[in-house]
Amino acid sequence: MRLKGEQFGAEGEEEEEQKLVVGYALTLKKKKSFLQPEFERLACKRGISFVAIDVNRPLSDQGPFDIILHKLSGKEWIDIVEDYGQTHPEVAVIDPPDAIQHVYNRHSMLQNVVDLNLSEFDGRVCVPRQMVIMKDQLSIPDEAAKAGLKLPLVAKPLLVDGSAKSHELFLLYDWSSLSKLEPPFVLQEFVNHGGILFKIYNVGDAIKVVRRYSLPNVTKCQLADVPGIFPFPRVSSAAASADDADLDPDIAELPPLPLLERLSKELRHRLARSSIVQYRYDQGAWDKRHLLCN
Ligand SMILES: Nc1ncnc2c1ncn2[C@@H]1O[C@H](COP(=O)(O)OP(=O)(O)OP(=O)(O)O)[C@@H](O)[C@H]1O
Ligand SMILES: O=P(O)(O)O[C@H]1[C@H](O)[C@H](O)[C@H](OP(=O)(O)O)[C@@H](OP(=O)(O)O)[C@@H]1O
Repeated sequence: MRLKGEQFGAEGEEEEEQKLVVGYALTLKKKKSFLQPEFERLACKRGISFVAIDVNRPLSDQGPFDIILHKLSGKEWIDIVEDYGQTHPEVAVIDPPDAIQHVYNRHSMLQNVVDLNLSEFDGRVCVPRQMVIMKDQLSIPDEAAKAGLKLPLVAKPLLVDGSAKSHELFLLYDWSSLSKLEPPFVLQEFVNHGGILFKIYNVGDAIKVVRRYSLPNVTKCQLADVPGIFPFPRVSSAAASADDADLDPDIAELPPLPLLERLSKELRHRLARSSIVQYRYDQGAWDKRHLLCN
């Protein structure tokens, strides 16, 4: 598709003819973190323009678009995007609503990894043991013990809707702290992993791996001495980059690329969308190459 009219971008830079128009529907916070001016300039040089979608007007009256890029929730918006996708099959919707339902829930989002069989690879890819707490049950410690969960535990909001609240995670050192949490949430075994996490971004065949600082290991005596519950939101965000850190090679060794390529391909196939998966080496595991996705 070609857009008529002026080419725009940095002064005097060669601009490719407009090739793609991306209509975006993002929260203000997401627009600020995603559509950085430098990124928009680079896209423009590549012939890609970003146009804000007015969610208060019919989507079909706007555009024309080649791509719809959105990260809004709510049934009304999802219905609008689904209808638009059906009436405009030539427009790519990122991501298709039915492909992102899995990742709105911290239990279902890992199910695709649990079902994977990558045993032919050197090492294994697993997920931490976890259980979903839907209401304030006094029997949680017994239920958790049956599920093989031991303290310390990580408590995470069950639903992931992009809100700050959905990133409010807690580290639990004792069972009595459970009463301070508001169901529904996921209780996940805390896995020592040397305080370094690998974040793998995958779009199509492209894979990018970054290292991030993470929670430090919890020792047995800490577990005995430290009571209570500790919040730790966004501990491994972009600001916690460990890419240039001088790290113990054992901890910083990147997961084998063939494994990441196969995992990303499998997840892309199952989720029908791009993926961000976080791994870390499980230092308590039988084998250093035991990767955990969380
Ligand atoms: N089971 C676990 N064992 C040890 N550390 C964990 C576990 N689960 C999460 N963490 C730590 O908590 C951090 C955040 O976990 P998670 O990615 O589940 O939450 P999040 O809010 O979605 O994070 P983000 O938005 O950065 O992806 C991880 O980067 C890791 O440092
Ligand atoms: O480590 P990054 O910056 O990639 O972490 C992302 C995170 O993976 C999610 O994409 C967050 O989006 P939401 O789930 O919608 O909150 C990003 O949050 P944002 O507020 O920065 O858009 C994290 O940056």
